[in-house]
Amino acid sequence: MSLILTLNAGSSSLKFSVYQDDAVLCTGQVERLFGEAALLLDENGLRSTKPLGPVDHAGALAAVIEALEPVLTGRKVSGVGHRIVHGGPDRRDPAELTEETIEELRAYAPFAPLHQPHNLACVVAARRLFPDAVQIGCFDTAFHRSHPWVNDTFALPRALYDEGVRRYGFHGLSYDYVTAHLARTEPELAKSRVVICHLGNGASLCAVRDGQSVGSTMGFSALDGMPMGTRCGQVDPGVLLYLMVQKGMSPREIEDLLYRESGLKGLSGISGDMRTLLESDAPEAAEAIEYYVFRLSREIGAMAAVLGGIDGLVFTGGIGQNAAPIRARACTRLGFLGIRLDEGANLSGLTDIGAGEVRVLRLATDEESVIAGAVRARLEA
Ligand SMILES: Nc1ncnc2c1ncn2[C@@H]1O[C@H](COP(=O)(O)OP(=O)(O)O)[C@@H](O)[C@H]1O
Ligand SMILES: CC(=O)OP(=O)(O)O
Ligand SMILES: [Mg+2]
Repeated sequence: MSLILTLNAGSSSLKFSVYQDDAVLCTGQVERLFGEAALLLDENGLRSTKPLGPVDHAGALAAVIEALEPVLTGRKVSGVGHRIVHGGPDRRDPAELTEETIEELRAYAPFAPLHQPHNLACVVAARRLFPDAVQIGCFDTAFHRSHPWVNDTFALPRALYDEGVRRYGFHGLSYDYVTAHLARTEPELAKSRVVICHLGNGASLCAVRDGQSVGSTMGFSALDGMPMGTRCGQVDPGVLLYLMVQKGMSPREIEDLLYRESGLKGLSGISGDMRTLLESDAPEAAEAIEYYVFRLSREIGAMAAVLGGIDGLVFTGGIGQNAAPIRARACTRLGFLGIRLDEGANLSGLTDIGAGEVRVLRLATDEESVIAGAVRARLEA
């Protein structure tokens, strides 16, 4: 009996699944990395939670491998699929992760420091643990390679574009899943103008027409666009000059500030975790949430403009799927676009939560199924 394992290292989580053919044998994640991390495991419908303390990605990977031991022992793992956040300017398809490819992908680590090193650490560990399995990388950036040039470039001298300073866009595996899901379940909507909001610890929005990405809020790095758990989102580049020149901050200090100390964490001074902020009575938590929903409605408007209108709005990712008040507050400003929520449906956690002209959907993303599909295709080729 041969199996496929998927590993998806996000900025606050390590998600995994084990498949036998098309069936999920077990799935789960280590969530709240660096904080009160816990291993959540779902095996044959039986759910368990194991507190781990403040582990990092390496600690999470060790815990996942240990938890999977009883599932994998005595069975052959034929393929391991990995989420790789940055694939560079040309990758449109999944790729086999050879020694050479891994080295090439390391060059993108500076543009996704919260992800790429951890994605590649998973690859190195999996190659060691499952030396006979094929290792396949699936790239967050691949879905966006259909961007038109205007969404791909910045207004900088052209030579920088030519050397790769572009808006790559991320969360592509999630957008891939959502668009394929819509094509199956809502074929008319799938052909029209849809804005997908992937709101996890990282967050981005994607403008999709007929299943293709035509715009996204994330950019050259996984910093641009929406404010995130600990990342700033869009800022005036003049702020970076100020930090460097006036305040004498080093590149490393600025990287730390923008990636690890900003966003919801920086604004609230409490946490980058949306659940914690929604539970907090502190005015700073409320202000951080106010900024988040303000920027969310602004970015939905921007993506609707990219599409020349909007027929569907999809919320997904840990926050998009689970935080009803965030969805509700972002939508209150968007009545002018025909977006209105059915408050009861939104609160009850239904899928179809719109009450206006624009369809509004709440979906659980499934990046793992996209990764497993790519591994299966490679094994059957
Ligand atoms: N029930 C919930 N209500 C509000 N926010 C939630 C809920 N469940 C998860 N979240 C938030 O989702 C975010 C994590 O999203 P996720 O997509 O799992 O992260 P990652 O970007 O690491 O993949 C965290 O901010 C977390 O607080
Ligand atoms: C690209 C990105 O920010 O991913 P995640 O939301 O999983 O951290
Ligand atoms: Mg994620």
